[in-house]
Amino acid sequence: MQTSYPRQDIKVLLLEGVSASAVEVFHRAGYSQVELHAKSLPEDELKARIGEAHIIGIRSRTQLTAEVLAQAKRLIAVGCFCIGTNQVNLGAARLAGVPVFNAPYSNTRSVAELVIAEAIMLLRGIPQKNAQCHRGGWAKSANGSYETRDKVLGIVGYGHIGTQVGVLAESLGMRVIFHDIETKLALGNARAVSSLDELLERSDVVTLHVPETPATQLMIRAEQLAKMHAGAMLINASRGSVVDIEALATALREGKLAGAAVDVFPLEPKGNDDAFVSPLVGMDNVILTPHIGGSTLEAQDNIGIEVASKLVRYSDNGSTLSAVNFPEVTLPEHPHSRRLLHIHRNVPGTLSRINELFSAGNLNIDAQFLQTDSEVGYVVIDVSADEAQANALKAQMAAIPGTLRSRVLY
Ligand SMILES: NC(=O)c1ccc[n+]([C@@H]2O[C@H](COP(=O)([O-])OP(=O)(O)OC[C@H]3O[C@@H](n4cnc5c(N)ncnc54)[C@H](O)[C@@H]3O)[C@@H](O)[C@H]2O)c1
Ligand SMILES: O=C(O)[C@H](O)COP(=O)(O)O
Repeated sequence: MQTSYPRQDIKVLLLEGVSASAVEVFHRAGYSQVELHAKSLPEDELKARIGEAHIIGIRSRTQLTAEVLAQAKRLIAVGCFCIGTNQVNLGAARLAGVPVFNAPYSNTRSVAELVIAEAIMLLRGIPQKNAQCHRGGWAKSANGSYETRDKVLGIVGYGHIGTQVGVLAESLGMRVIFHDIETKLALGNARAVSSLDELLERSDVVTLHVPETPATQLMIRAEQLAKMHAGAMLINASRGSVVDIEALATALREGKLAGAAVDVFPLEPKGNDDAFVSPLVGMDNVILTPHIGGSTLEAQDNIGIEVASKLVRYSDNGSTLSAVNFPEVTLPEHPHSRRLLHIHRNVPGTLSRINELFSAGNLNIDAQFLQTDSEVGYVVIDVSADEAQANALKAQMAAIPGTLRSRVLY
């Protein structure tokens, strides 16, 4: 379908080393202006560059705050080429009429595999033994080394990643317990516990798989670490904001915890050339990884395809299916119609105002789909009209009070 705004004029800006598979998807769909950056951009540059972009693709590092989004005058959509979307002010994007898409499952398995590997390494005391050998030491001993079999793995956040971790852990013979704010179907022999405290008290290894939300902010502090039993271990591959890192360093230094594996940090370097600073640096019993839980070639390749395809579908036909901040609308194409999009504040009467414009122009609506959430309404309308009529309608719709965006797609 020929789009009203030519695809070759749409500027796609991809940051943070988004996979080349995404570029391929855009190119194949006719989007030739795709710019790929290996790093996130400093805020000033980001504000300048987002002003030119129609589509922006980021990973977990780039902060799309309300101030940054306010510069994004041409932006039609955001792609988070990862699971987490906490780095985007989703409300501000919604009120700017900009849907945000992500890849909710494509790196799940990669994170789960890393966590299982870390649980095995921590239970065997490998981080310390590895560090000693590197220094020319030799500490052959079974002290502090355990099998995973029969150990209790406590999973906080039993969602996509948490459940995968649980399934893999059970295949090793671990006993799995979990805590979640939602009622969840327990897979295999996993058991829900009644509270976070109970989970902390009972687990040999605690692994965190919650999103960043106000409720998960510093969810694990000194008080929670004190509830874990002596010699237990903590794995955090969720978000750096979930754990009080100073309290964790203290618990490790004092021997309360036997080890930890940490992939995410309150402050992460912007790119690979920047220095990494953390109170955990230099601790032999800690596995430190640079936020690579989801960084496998398989995951990045799949994420590139998944998110780029969602962005192309939205840009080409207006489908917001699986957007994380927007009413979900998808309509089959009606080949002989023109398609108009209207995004508005959800105030009563907007749809009837739109429909009045169509009846006043004596134009037949071939299909129409409206979805609303508490703040925003999104309607896709297929109409039998010529190009001039469609453009006139778009201008009239744009004048309706509360309009956030209106477009003629084709
Ligand atoms: N290290 C990495 O590279 C990496 C990769 C992927 C995802 N992540 C992080 O992992 C998080 C989890 O991913 P997922 O795909 O499993 O998400 P998910 O949404 O499928 O699961 C999250 C679970 O946490 C639960 N939860 C939310 N708030 C909670 C609370 N206060 N207490 C207990 N449970 C709570 C939810 O109900 C849900 O079941 C992501 O949000 C992302 O931040 C990190
Ligand atoms: O949210 C995610 O998927 C992870 O934190 C991975 O983020 P990344 O793409 O920046 O590695």
